Amino acid sequence: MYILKEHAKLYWRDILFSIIAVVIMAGSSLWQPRLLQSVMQAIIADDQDKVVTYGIQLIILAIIGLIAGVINTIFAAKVSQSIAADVRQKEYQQIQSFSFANIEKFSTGNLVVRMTNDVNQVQQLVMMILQSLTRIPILFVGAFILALITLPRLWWIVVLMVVLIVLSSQFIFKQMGKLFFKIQQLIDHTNTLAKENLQGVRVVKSFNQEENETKHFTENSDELTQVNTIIGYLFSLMIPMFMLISYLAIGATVLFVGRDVVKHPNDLAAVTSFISYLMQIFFAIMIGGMMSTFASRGFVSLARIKEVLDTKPALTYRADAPETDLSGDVSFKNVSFTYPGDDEPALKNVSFEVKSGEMIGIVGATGSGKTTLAQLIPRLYDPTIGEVAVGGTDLKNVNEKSLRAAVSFVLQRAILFSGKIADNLRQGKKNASSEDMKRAAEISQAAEFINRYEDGFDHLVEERSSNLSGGQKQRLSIARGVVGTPKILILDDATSALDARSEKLVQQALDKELSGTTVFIIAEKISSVLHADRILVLDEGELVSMGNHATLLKNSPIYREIYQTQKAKGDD
Ligand SMILES: Nc1ncnc2c1ncn2[C@@H]1O[C@H](COP(=O)(O)OP(=O)(O)OP(=O)(O)O)[C@@H](O)[C@H]1O
Repeated sequence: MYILKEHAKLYWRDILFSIIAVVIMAGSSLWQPRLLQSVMQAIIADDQDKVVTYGIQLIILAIIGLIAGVINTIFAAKVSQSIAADVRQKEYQQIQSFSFANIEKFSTGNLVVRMTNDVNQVQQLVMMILQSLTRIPILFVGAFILALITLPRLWWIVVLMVVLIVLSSQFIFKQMGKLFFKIQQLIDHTNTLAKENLQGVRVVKSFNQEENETKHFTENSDELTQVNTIIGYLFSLMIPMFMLISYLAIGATVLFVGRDVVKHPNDLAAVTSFISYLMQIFFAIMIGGMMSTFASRGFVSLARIKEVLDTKPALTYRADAPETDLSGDVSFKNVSFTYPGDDEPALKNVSFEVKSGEMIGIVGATGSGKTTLAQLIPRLYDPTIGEVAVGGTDLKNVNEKSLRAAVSFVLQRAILFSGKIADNLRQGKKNASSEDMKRAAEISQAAEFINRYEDGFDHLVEERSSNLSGGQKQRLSIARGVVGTPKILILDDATSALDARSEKLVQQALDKELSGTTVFIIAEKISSVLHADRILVLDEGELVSMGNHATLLKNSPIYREIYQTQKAKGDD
């Protein structure tokens, strides 16, 4: 709730207008039956002048109520949209500050739902609070008091009706509240399923998994339908039940007024007004109950958003760390790392030092910890034990901007953004000139296909880079990595989709053009790192050997084994 309070402060004027309008609207609804009673009395007394006067007052009151209603809706919509936009932005900003560990904890699909569906729920909640939740208590209390004033001797009908409706609605709304919570969970799951399926559509199709995926999705969707249907049943049960209670109350009123009409002739004019108040009480309880059920859905969303906003980034940078020009030296001192939630460490007591400008290969079997080691250099995670330093500074004391400027990480999976090729490259260097981009494209061997486009670097990368081949994506991804001439470049299996010739050309160009840059090349194939100054050999998270190709062939049985196996398979 504090999120709402915090944002509501900014819009207090609009909120005030909306509340004043709501009070006027409720007041007008409450006064109408009183006027109606006066009209009835005038009709019974055959006083035409009064009938006209009260009739006109009735119309004016209705118009005032209508105008107040419109004003309330305008301000409530303005406040709810503004608060939703603020919350969305704040959430987005917070997610940007998240580390990998934070994002993995929530999952991307879940974060998307929290930023879209949950924010919409909060928007509706604010709208509801400013419209119904303020009006309903005024209507209920007002109609209750006025009903008692109108026909005091029938107080017991009012009380009995309220008790019956409150008891039955409490039961139904409690059931609904639980179901709404379940719906939220199911929507989350449905979104994650749809997202995974659409993102992996090629895998789904190539492995003929459409049927399985559809079955899985349908099961979830069916459950969602089932829960929605139960809510529908509850609604369909609730409305007639409430109607029955209110009609019984009306019936009892007519019966008791009719029976004593001779004793209390004035009650004849009051009966319409009394019934109107009964109906207002009835609607206030019913709409109030329904709204609070919907509101509970909004509060669930609010809690989910709060969870995101309250999550401390797993990794923070020191605000007082000065911005410096970091060199390409890298050192690992007794580094061990365990992924959050894992029992086994992915890296065990790894130590090594690399000097600026060295080219370092990292090899090892699948799952041996190569990517994990590389991820510690740009500080995507902090080591669990030990210290990683770049340019001689422990990463825990480094300035974030300086680190980002020094290290460039080209990921195993090339991810590009929709927009121009140039926009993608400028993510590597904000103000990259066309010369910078040309040079980067030459190094990454992307120039050969970019030059074929009439619009060159202005050529559009479509959504999910669907108009580029795997190799083209990797080349652009490498170009983005080298465009800013980083001090440290990490290529995580980044040339796997390139043919042997292109891979060799990329490495030669890196050697020549980025001779001052420390380059880490993670590779499955030893042939990709043969020419590296040194090669780190990882085995089950341990750094088992380090040296150049010739030394390792001589001294490292694991390296020799990998090399010979690959040679036998003809990987070279
Ligand atoms: N995000 C993660 N959460 C939990 N465990 C992880 C995560 N990423 C990797 N691991 C585990 O850490 C270990 C090392 O993984 P890593 O990706 O570093 O290996 P790798 O040598 O790069 O493998 P590959 O050559 O297949 O890319 C593996 O056991 C893997 O299952």
